[in-house]
Amino acid sequence: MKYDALLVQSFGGPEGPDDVIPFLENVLRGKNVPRERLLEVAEHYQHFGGVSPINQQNRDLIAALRVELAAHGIDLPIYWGNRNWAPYLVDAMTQMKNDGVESALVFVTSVFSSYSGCRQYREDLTKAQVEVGDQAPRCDKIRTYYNHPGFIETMSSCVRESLDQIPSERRQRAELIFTAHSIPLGMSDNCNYVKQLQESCRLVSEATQHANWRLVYQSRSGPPTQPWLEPDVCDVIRDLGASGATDVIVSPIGFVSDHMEVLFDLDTEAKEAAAEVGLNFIRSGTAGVRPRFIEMIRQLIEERLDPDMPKQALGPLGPSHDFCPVDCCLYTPQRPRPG
Ligand SMILES: C=CC1=C(C)c2cc3[nH]c(cc4nc(cc5[nH]c(cc1n2)c(C)c5CCC(=O)O)C(CCC(=O)O)=C4C)c(C)c3C=C
Ligand SMILES: [Fe+2]
Ligand SMILES: [Fe+2]
Repeated sequence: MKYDALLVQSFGGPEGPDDVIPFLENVLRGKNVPRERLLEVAEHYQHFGGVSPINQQNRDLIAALRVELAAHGIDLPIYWGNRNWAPYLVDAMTQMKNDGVESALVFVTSVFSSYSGCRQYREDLTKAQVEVGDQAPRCDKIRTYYNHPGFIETMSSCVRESLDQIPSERRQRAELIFTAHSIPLGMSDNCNYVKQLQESCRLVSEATQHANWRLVYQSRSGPPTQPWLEPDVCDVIRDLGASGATDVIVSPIGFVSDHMEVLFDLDTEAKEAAAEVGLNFIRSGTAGVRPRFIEMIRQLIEERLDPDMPKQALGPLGPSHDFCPVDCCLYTPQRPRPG
Protein backbone atom coordinates (compact mmCIF):
# COMPACT_ATOMS: atom_id res chain seq x y z
CA MET A 1 0.00 0.00 0.00
CA LYS A 2 1.21 3.47 -0.85
CA TYR A 3 1.08 6.07 1.92
CA ASP A 4 2.00 9.72 1.61
CA ALA A 5 1.92 10.91 5.25
CA LEU A 6 2.16 9.82 8.87
CA LEU A 7 -0.48 11.05 11.30
CA VAL A 8 0.27 10.98 15.04
CA GLN A 9 -3.09 10.66 16.78
CA SER A 10 -3.21 11.37 20.48
CA PHE A 11 -5.28 12.40 23.48
CA GLY A 12 -4.36 16.07 23.91
CA GLY A 13 -4.06 18.01 27.13
CA PRO A 14 -4.62 21.49 28.60
CA GLU A 15 -1.90 24.11 28.17
CA GLY A 16 -3.04 26.59 30.84
CA PRO A 17 -5.39 26.89 33.86
CA ASP A 18 -8.41 28.04 31.80
CA ASP A 19 -8.15 25.00 29.52
CA VAL A 20 -8.50 22.44 32.31
CA ILE A 21 -12.28 22.20 32.83
CA PRO A 22 -13.24 22.37 29.11
CA PHE A 23 -10.56 19.74 28.36
CA LEU A 24 -11.93 17.40 31.05
CA GLU A 25 -15.48 17.97 29.78
CA ASN A 26 -14.27 16.81 26.36
CA VAL A 27 -12.58 13.73 27.88
CA LEU A 28 -15.62 12.70 29.88
CA ARG A 29 -18.38 13.45 27.35
CA GLY A 30 -20.62 10.37 27.10
CA LYS A 31 -18.73 8.61 29.91
CA ASN A 32 -20.43 7.65 33.15
CA VAL A 33 -18.14 9.64 35.46
CA PRO A 34 -19.34 11.76 38.40
CA ARG A 35 -18.76 15.54 38.27
CA GLU A 36 -16.84 15.26 41.58
CA ARG A 37 -14.23 13.09 39.85
CA LEU A 38 -13.85 15.68 37.08
CA LEU A 39 -13.25 18.39 39.70
CA GLU A 40 -10.82 16.18 41.59
CA VAL A 41 -8.77 15.52 38.43
CA ALA A 42 -8.93 19.25 37.58
CA GLU A 43 -7.09 19.89 40.86
CA HIS A 44 -4.30 17.52 39.78
CA TYR A 45 -3.81 19.56 36.60
CA GLN A 46 -4.00 22.91 38.46
CA HIS A 47 -1.25 21.59 40.75
CA PHE A 48 0.99 21.71 37.65
CA GLY A 49 -0.15 25.18 36.50
CA GLY A 50 -2.96 23.72 34.37
CA VAL A 51 -0.44 22.35 31.88
CA SER A 52 -0.46 18.70 30.87
CA PRO A 53 2.93 17.40 29.73
CA ILE A 54 1.34 15.36 26.92
CA ASN A 55 1.40 17.99 24.15
CA GLN A 56 5.10 18.75 24.61
CA GLN A 57 5.80 15.01 24.75
CA ASN A 58 4.06 14.63 21.39
CA ARG A 59 6.05 17.53 19.93
CA ASP A 60 9.24 15.80 21.10
CA LEU A 61 8.05 12.46 19.70
CA ILE A 62 7.34 14.02 16.29
CA ALA A 63 10.73 15.79 16.25
CA ALA A 64 12.51 12.50 17.03
CA LEU A 65 10.46 10.65 14.40
CA ARG A 66 11.33 13.25 11.73
CA VAL A 67 15.04 12.61 12.36
CA GLU A 68 14.55 8.82 12.41
CA LEU A 69 12.52 8.71 9.18
CA ALA A 70 14.92 11.05 7.37
CA ALA A 71 17.92 8.96 8.48
CA HIS A 72 16.29 5.89 6.89
CA GLY A 73 15.21 7.55 3.66
CA ILE A 74 11.48 7.47 4.50
CA ASP A 75 9.94 10.53 2.96
CA LEU A 76 6.65 10.99 4.87
CA PRO A 77 5.49 14.34 6.25
CA ILE A 78 4.18 14.07 9.82
CA TYR A 79 0.87 15.54 10.99
CA TRP A 80 -0.55 15.60 14.53
CA GLY A 81 -4.16 15.62 15.73
CA ASN A 82 -5.76 15.09 19.16
CA ARG A 83 -9.11 13.88 20.47
CA ASN A 84 -9.62 16.22 23.41
CA TRP A 85 -7.59 19.40 22.87
CA ALA A 86 -5.83 21.47 20.24
CA PRO A 87 -4.32 20.67 17.84
CA TYR A 88 -7.53 18.81 17.02
CA LEU A 89 -7.73 15.88 14.65
CA VAL A 90 -10.16 17.58 12.28
CA ASP A 91 -7.67 20.43 11.73
CA ALA A 92 -4.86 17.98 11.00
CA MET A 93 -7.15 16.16 8.56
CA THR A 94 -8.08 19.44 6.83
CA GLN A 95 -4.39 20.33 6.52
CA MET A 96 -3.60 16.91 5.05
CA LYS A 97 -6.38 17.32 2.48
CA ASN A 98 -5.16 20.82 1.55
CA ASP A 99 -1.63 19.44 1.14
CA GLY A 100 -2.90 16.75 -1.23
CA VAL A 101 -2.39 13.79 1.12
CA GLU A 102 -4.45 10.86 -0.18
CA SER A 103 -3.61 8.17 2.36
CA ALA A 104 -1.94 8.28 5.76
CA LEU A 105 -0.60 5.76 8.22
CA VAL A 106 -1.72 6.55 11.74
CA PHE A 107 0.36 6.08 14.89
CA VAL A 108 -1.87 6.15 17.99
CA THR A 109 -0.14 6.93 21.29
CA SER A 110 -2.14 4.34 23.29
CA VAL A 111 -0.38 0.98 23.39
CA PHE A 112 -3.08 -1.43 24.58
CA SER A 113 -6.35 -2.28 22.87
CA SER A 114 -9.57 -1.03 24.47
CA TYR A 115 -12.47 1.18 23.42
CA SER A 116 -10.62 4.32 24.60
CA GLY A 117 -7.23 3.27 23.23
CA CYS A 118 -8.29 1.67 19.91
CA ARG A 119 -11.89 1.87 18.70
CA GLN A 120 -12.53 5.45 19.86
CA TYR A 121 -9.43 6.63 17.96
CA ARG A 122 -10.77 4.91 14.83
CA GLU A 123 -14.20 6.49 15.37
CA ASP A 124 -12.48 9.88 15.73
CA LEU A 125 -10.82 9.35 12.35
CA THR A 126 -14.13 8.52 10.67
CA LYS A 127 -15.86 11.56 12.22
CA ALA A 128 -13.03 13.85 11.11
CA GLN A 129 -13.13 12.39 7.58
CA VAL A 130 -16.89 13.03 7.38
CA GLU A 131 -16.40 16.59 8.62
CA VAL A 132 -13.62 17.28 6.11
CA GLY A 133 -15.71 15.78 3.30
CA ASP A 134 -14.64 14.91 -0.23
CA GLN A 135 -10.97 14.11 -0.64
CA ALA A 136 -10.39 13.55 3.06
CA PRO A 137 -7.37 11.22 3.23
CA ARG A 138 -7.78 7.50 3.82
CA CYS A 139 -6.29 6.72 7.26
CA ASP A 140 -4.94 3.30 8.30
CA LYS A 141 -4.02 2.77 11.95
CA ILE A 142 -0.69 1.07 12.67
CA ARG A 143 -1.08 -2.20 14.59
CA THR A 144 -0.71 -2.33 18.34
CA TYR A 145 2.82 -2.95 19.56
CA TYR A 146 2.47 -4.33 23.09
CA ASN A 147 4.67 -7.35 22.21
CA HIS A 148 6.97 -5.66 19.67
CA PRO A 149 10.63 -6.15 20.66
CA GLY A 150 11.12 -2.37 20.45
CA PHE A 151 8.50 -1.74 23.15
CA ILE A 152 9.58 -4.66 25.35
CA GLU A 153 13.28 -3.75 25.12
CA THR A 154 12.48 -0.12 25.93
CA MET A 155 10.41 -0.96 29.00
CA SER A 156 12.93 -3.62 30.09
CA SER A 157 15.79 -1.14 30.00
CA CYS A 158 13.72 1.25 32.18
CA VAL A 159 13.08 -1.56 34.69
CA ARG A 160 16.76 -2.56 34.66
CA GLU A 161 17.74 1.06 35.46
CA SER A 162 15.34 0.91 38.44
CA LEU A 163 16.61 -2.47 39.66
CA ASP A 164 20.16 -1.09 39.55
CA GLN A 165 19.16 1.55 42.12
CA ILE A 166 18.44 -1.14 44.72
CA PRO A 167 21.32 -2.60 46.79
CA SER A 168 22.22 -6.00 45.32
CA GLU A 169 21.37 -7.94 48.48
CA ARG A 170 17.75 -6.68 48.33
CA ARG A 171 17.31 -6.56 44.53
CA GLN A 172 15.84 -9.99 43.92
CA ARG A 173 13.14 -9.48 46.56
CA ALA A 174 12.09 -6.08 45.19
CA GLU A 175 8.41 -5.87 44.27
CA LEU A 176 8.00 -4.97 40.58
CA ILE A 177 4.57 -3.43 40.01
CA PHE A 178 3.37 -2.70 36.48
CA THR A 179 0.52 -0.19 36.29
CA ALA A 180 -2.04 0.69 33.63
CA HIS A 181 -5.11 2.93 33.40
CA SER A 182 -8.08 1.21 35.07
CA ILE A 183 -11.14 0.82 32.85
CA PRO A 184 -14.70 -0.35 33.53
CA LEU A 185 -15.11 -4.14 33.44
CA GLY A 186 -17.82 -3.58 30.82
CA MET A 187 -15.05 -2.16 28.60
CA SER A 188 -12.35 -4.72 29.43
CA ASP A 189 -14.77 -7.63 28.73
CA ASN A 190 -14.88 -6.71 25.03
CA CYS A 191 -11.20 -6.30 24.27
CA ASN A 192 -7.75 -7.77 24.82
CA TYR A 193 -6.60 -4.98 27.16
CA VAL A 194 -5.80 -7.21 30.15
CA LYS A 195 -4.46 -10.08 28.05
CA GLN A 196 -2.06 -7.76 26.19
CA LEU A 197 -0.97 -6.05 29.42
CA GLN A 198 -0.26 -9.39 31.08
CA GLU A 199 1.80 -10.46 28.08
CA SER A 200 3.85 -7.24 28.01
CA CYS A 201 4.54 -7.55 31.75
CA ARG A 202 5.50 -11.21 31.37
CA LEU A 203 7.88 -10.35 28.51
CA VAL A 204 9.53 -7.52 30.48
CA SER A 205 9.83 -9.74 33.55
CA GLU A 206 11.45 -12.43 31.40
CA ALA A 207 13.85 -9.94 29.78
CA THR A 208 14.88 -8.48 33.13
CA GLN A 209 14.91 -11.88 34.86
CA HIS A 210 12.81 -10.44 37.64
CA ALA A 211 10.09 -12.93 38.51
CA ASN A 212 8.54 -11.03 41.43
CA TRP A 213 6.01 -8.91 39.50
CA ARG A 214 2.31 -8.11 39.40
CA LEU A 215 -0.06 -6.02 37.27
CA VAL A 216 -2.17 -3.36 39.01
CA TYR A 217 -4.33 -0.44 37.91
CA GLN A 218 -4.54 3.30 38.53
CA SER A 219 -6.52 6.47 37.70
CA ARG A 220 -9.96 4.89 38.21
CA SER A 221 -12.69 7.40 37.33
CA GLY A 222 -16.01 5.55 37.61
CA PRO A 223 -18.74 5.87 40.22
CA PRO A 224 -18.34 3.48 43.19
CA THR A 225 -21.32 1.46 41.92
CA GLN A 226 -19.53 0.50 38.68
CA PRO A 227 -16.86 -2.22 38.69
CA TRP A 228 -13.48 -1.19 37.23
CA LEU A 229 -10.23 -3.15 36.88
CA GLU A 230 -8.48 -3.73 40.21
CA PRO A 231 -6.41 -3.83 42.36
CA ASP A 232 -5.49 -0.17 42.75
CA VAL A 233 -1.79 0.69 42.87
CA CYS A 234 -1.99 2.56 46.21
CA ASP A 235 -3.89 -0.28 47.94
CA VAL A 236 -1.27 -2.77 46.78
CA ILE A 237 1.60 -0.54 47.96
CA ARG A 238 0.01 -0.22 51.42
CA ASP A 239 -0.51 -4.01 51.63
CA LEU A 240 3.08 -4.66 50.56
CA GLY A 241 4.36 -2.27 53.23
CA ALA A 242 2.26 -4.03 55.86
CA SER A 243 3.59 -7.42 54.78
CA GLY A 244 7.23 -6.42 55.27
CA ALA A 245 8.39 -5.61 51.72
CA THR A 246 11.29 -3.12 51.53
CA ASP A 247 11.50 -1.93 47.90
CA VAL A 248 8.88 -1.30 45.24
CA ILE A 249 9.49 -0.47 41.59
CA VAL A 250 6.49 1.00 39.78
CA SER A 251 6.62 0.68 36.00
CA PRO A 252 3.79 2.58 34.22
CA ILE A 253 3.70 0.12 31.33
CA GLY A 254 0.22 1.28 30.27
CA PHE A 255 1.40 4.82 29.43
CA VAL A 256 3.81 5.71 26.63
CA SER A 257 5.10 8.85 28.31
CA ASP A 258 5.01 10.69 31.65
CA HIS A 259 1.38 11.85 31.48
CA MET A 260 -0.38 13.66 34.33
CA GLU A 261 -1.61 10.21 35.45
CA VAL A 262 2.06 9.30 35.99
CA LEU A 263 3.15 12.61 37.51
CA PHE A 264 0.24 12.88 39.92
CA ASP A 265 -1.23 9.41 40.50
CA LEU A 266 2.19 7.75 40.78
CA ASP A 267 4.89 10.34 41.51
CA THR A 268 2.68 12.11 44.06
CA GLU A 269 -0.03 9.77 45.42
CA ALA A 270 1.62 6.34 45.12
CA LYS A 271 4.91 7.76 46.34
CA GLU A 272 3.15 9.14 49.43
CA ALA A 273 1.45 5.79 50.05
CA ALA A 274 4.87 4.10 49.93
CA ALA A 275 6.36 6.66 52.34
CA GLU A 276 3.49 6.07 54.81
CA VAL A 277 4.39 2.37 55.04
CA GLY A 278 8.17 2.88 54.90
CA LEU A 279 8.71 1.40 51.43
CA ASN A 280 11.57 2.49 49.19
CA PHE A 281 9.68 3.72 46.08
CA ILE A 282 11.28 3.80 42.63
CA ARG A 283 9.19 4.97 39.68
CA SER A 284 10.48 3.39 36.50
CA GLY A 285 10.61 5.31 33.20
CA THR A 286 8.18 5.43 30.28
CA ALA A 287 9.02 4.99 26.59
CA GLY A 288 8.86 8.72 25.69
CA VAL A 289 11.51 9.38 23.04
CA ARG A 290 13.91 6.60 24.00
CA PRO A 291 15.77 5.63 20.79
CA ARG A 292 14.61 1.98 20.71
CA PHE A 293 10.98 3.13 20.92
CA ILE A 294 11.44 5.63 18.07
CA GLU A 295 13.19 2.90 16.06
CA MET A 296 10.17 0.63 16.69
CA ILE A 297 7.76 3.19 15.27
CA ARG A 298 9.94 3.46 12.16
CA GLN A 299 9.95 -0.35 11.86
CA LEU A 300 6.14 -0.47 12.18
CA ILE A 301 5.93 2.07 9.35
CA GLU A 302 8.39 0.13 7.21
CA GLU A 303 6.44 -3.14 7.55
CA ARG A 304 3.33 -1.38 6.21
CA LEU A 305 5.21 0.23 3.33
CA ASP A 306 6.84 -3.07 2.35
CA PRO A 307 4.68 -6.22 2.65
CA ASP A 308 7.81 -8.40 2.34
CA MET A 309 9.21 -7.01 5.58
CA PRO A 310 8.81 -9.49 8.49
CA LYS A 311 6.45 -8.36 11.26
CA GLN A 312 8.28 -8.47 14.57
CA ALA A 313 6.65 -9.78 17.75
CA LEU A 314 7.90 -11.54 20.87
CA GLY A 315 6.13 -14.42 22.63
CA PRO A 316 3.41 -16.79 21.47
CA LEU A 317 0.68 -14.28 20.59
CA GLY A 318 2.30 -13.04 17.38
CA PRO A 319 1.88 -9.68 15.64
CA SER A 320 -1.51 -7.99 16.06
CA HIS A 321 -3.87 -7.42 13.13
CA ASP A 322 -3.17 -4.50 10.77
CA PHE A 323 -6.88 -3.88 10.29
CA CYS A 324 -9.24 -4.22 13.25
CA PRO A 325 -12.16 -6.65 12.86
CA VAL A 326 -15.60 -4.97 12.85
CA ASP A 327 -16.34 -5.85 16.49
CA CYS A 328 -12.86 -4.89 17.78
CA CYS A 329 -12.96 -3.09 21.17
CA LEU A 330 -16.72 -2.43 21.19
CA TYR A 331 -18.12 -0.67 24.27
CA THR A 332 -21.54 0.58 25.28
CA PRO A 333 -21.24 2.57 28.52
CA GLN A 334 -23.80 1.76 31.22
CA ARG A 335 -26.01 4.75 31.90
CA PRO A 336 -26.67 5.60 35.55
CA ARG A 337 -30.23 4.53 36.46
CA PRO A 338 -32.54 7.43 37.34
CA GLY A 339 -33.84 7.56 40.89
C1 LIG B 1 -14.03 4.82 30.64
C2 LIG B 1 -12.72 4.82 30.67
C3 LIG B 1 -11.89 5.97 30.95
C4 LIG B 1 -12.19 7.17 31.61
C5 LIG B 1 -13.46 7.58 32.26
C6 LIG B 1 -11.00 7.98 31.55
C7 LIG B 1 -10.87 9.25 32.10
C8 LIG B 1 -9.75 10.06 31.99
N1 LIG B 1 -8.58 9.79 31.31
C9 LIG B 1 -7.73 10.84 31.40
C10 LIG B 1 -6.44 10.96 30.85
C11 LIG B 1 -5.85 10.04 29.99
N2 LIG B 1 -6.37 8.84 29.64
C12 LIG B 1 -5.52 8.22 28.76
C13 LIG B 1 -5.68 7.01 28.15
C14 LIG B 1 -6.72 6.13 28.39
N3 LIG B 1 -7.87 6.37 29.09
C15 LIG B 1 -8.63 5.23 29.14
C16 LIG B 1 -9.86 5.07 29.77
C17 LIG B 1 -10.53 6.08 30.48
N4 LIG B 1 -10.05 7.28 30.87
C18 LIG B 1 -7.91 4.23 28.41
C19 LIG B 1 -8.36 2.80 28.19
C20 LIG B 1 -6.75 4.79 27.93
C21 LIG B 1 -5.71 4.10 27.08
C22 LIG B 1 -4.51 3.77 27.85
C23 LIG B 1 -3.42 4.78 27.67
O1 LIG B 1 -3.18 5.32 26.61
O2 LIG B 1 -2.74 5.06 28.65
C24 LIG B 1 -4.38 9.07 28.55
C25 LIG B 1 -3.19 8.77 27.66
C26 LIG B 1 -3.58 8.91 26.23
C27 LIG B 1 -2.47 8.77 25.23
O3 LIG B 1 -1.28 8.62 25.54
O4 LIG B 1 -2.79 8.84 24.03
C28 LIG B 1 -4.59 10.21 29.29
C29 LIG B 1 -3.68 11.42 29.39
C30 LIG B 1 -8.37 11.84 32.18
C31 LIG B 1 -7.76 13.18 32.51
C32 LIG B 1 -9.61 11.36 32.55
C33 LIG B 1 -10.62 12.08 33.33
C34 LIG B 1 -10.93 11.86 34.56
FE1 LIG C 1 -8.09 7.99 30.46
FE1 LIG D 1 -9.23 -2.87 18.77
